[in-house]
Amino acid sequence: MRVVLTGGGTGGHIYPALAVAKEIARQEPQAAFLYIGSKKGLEAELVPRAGIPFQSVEIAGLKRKLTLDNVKTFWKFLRAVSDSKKMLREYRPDVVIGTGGYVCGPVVYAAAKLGIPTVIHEQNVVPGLTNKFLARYVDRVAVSFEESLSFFPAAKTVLTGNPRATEVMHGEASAGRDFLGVDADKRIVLIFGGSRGARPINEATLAMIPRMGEFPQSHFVYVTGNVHYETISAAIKELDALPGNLSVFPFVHNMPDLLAATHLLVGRAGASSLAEITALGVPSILIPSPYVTNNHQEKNARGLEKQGAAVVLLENELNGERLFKALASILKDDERWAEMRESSRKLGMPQAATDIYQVMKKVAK
Ligand SMILES: CC(=O)N[C@H]1[C@@H](OP(=O)(O)OP(=O)(O)OC[C@H]2O[C@@H](n3ccc(=O)[nH]c3=O)[C@H](O)[C@@H]2O)O[C@H](CO)[C@@H](O)[C@@H]1O
Repeated sequence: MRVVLTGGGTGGHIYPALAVAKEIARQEPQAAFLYIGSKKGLEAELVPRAGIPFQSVEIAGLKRKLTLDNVKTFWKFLRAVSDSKKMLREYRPDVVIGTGGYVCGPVVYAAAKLGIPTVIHEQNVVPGLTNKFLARYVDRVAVSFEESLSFFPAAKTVLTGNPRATEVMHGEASAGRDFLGVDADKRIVLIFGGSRGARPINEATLAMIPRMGEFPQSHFVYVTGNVHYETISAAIKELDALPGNLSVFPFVHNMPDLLAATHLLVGRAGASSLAEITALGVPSILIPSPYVTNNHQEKNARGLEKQGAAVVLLENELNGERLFKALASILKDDERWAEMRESSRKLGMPQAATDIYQVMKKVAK
């Protein structure tokens, strides 16, 4: 199968596409891939790193209000459609899969217009603008939550889950620990604010660092996000005493291994992250980003909270003290942790990538 993948902007849209590619490669070692993304998105770095050929189209996001910028965006869209058509004619894929983010728009639209079979994947409960627009042109829509089915035409929509869930099941806890240099008797607490880091989570974590020593059985892995790393490292250096149970990184590229070794996650409530932790049954403290469309991260987070898999802290109530208390309520209560683990695992859909591969195979030429 020759496959074009597209999706981008943030990790939450890129990693699912890469997870689909990995699953296809496992099932069909001769499969070939091309990823079409934007030069400005995180995909320009992550895709070549994953060893997949990358080409780019230029695209800008639509503003929700009618502005002059939107007229420019429209022209850019048409140009991106025409550029995408050229790339697609040259590559001749059997199927195109889009996993959300603006860049999917022109690529998947162009494919549909050329008569190439198309599939889109939606990670969130409430679909993004791009996937809503594309739904009428594509052959199949794969969704991650039952609640999303109603947003798309019933005849072409299937519930699969998020392919990152499958990907993390291939992670190896021992590799994650070796990478960190942390012994098996330590409980890993992973802190990260989505694929780009989040300032409020960083501030609360920073305020909490002096108290990490109160959890001697735990090792904290704090991923700041690339753009925040310098400021945070400088602030950490200013602290009077550094706890011995802390590692700090700007970004990690081996999340499946790290997550497999993780005891508790502190993070945003991006849909891909949640699919990963529920597949593995990792309990979490979630601080949903309030800056996303329709406040969808809070909806994602409340879903886990309702089932007892997560504790939700809203950003406006977050500080070092509250974060510490939430951590203590789980790290110092093994029974509660075990219950959360079970509840989390019940929500997981670890077969997602395999299901999406089947959907793609069915529609492929
Ligand atoms: C601000 C914004 O628009 N966020 C959206 C974006 O989030 P964002 O890109 O932050 O998304 P997610 O939390 O869903 O996914 C992050 C992905 O990056 C990976 N990762 C993260 C940090 C790191 O150092 N290394 C690494 O590999 C995670 O394992 C995960 O696979 O897409 C999600 C869809 O999936 C949406 O639900 C989010 O609302």
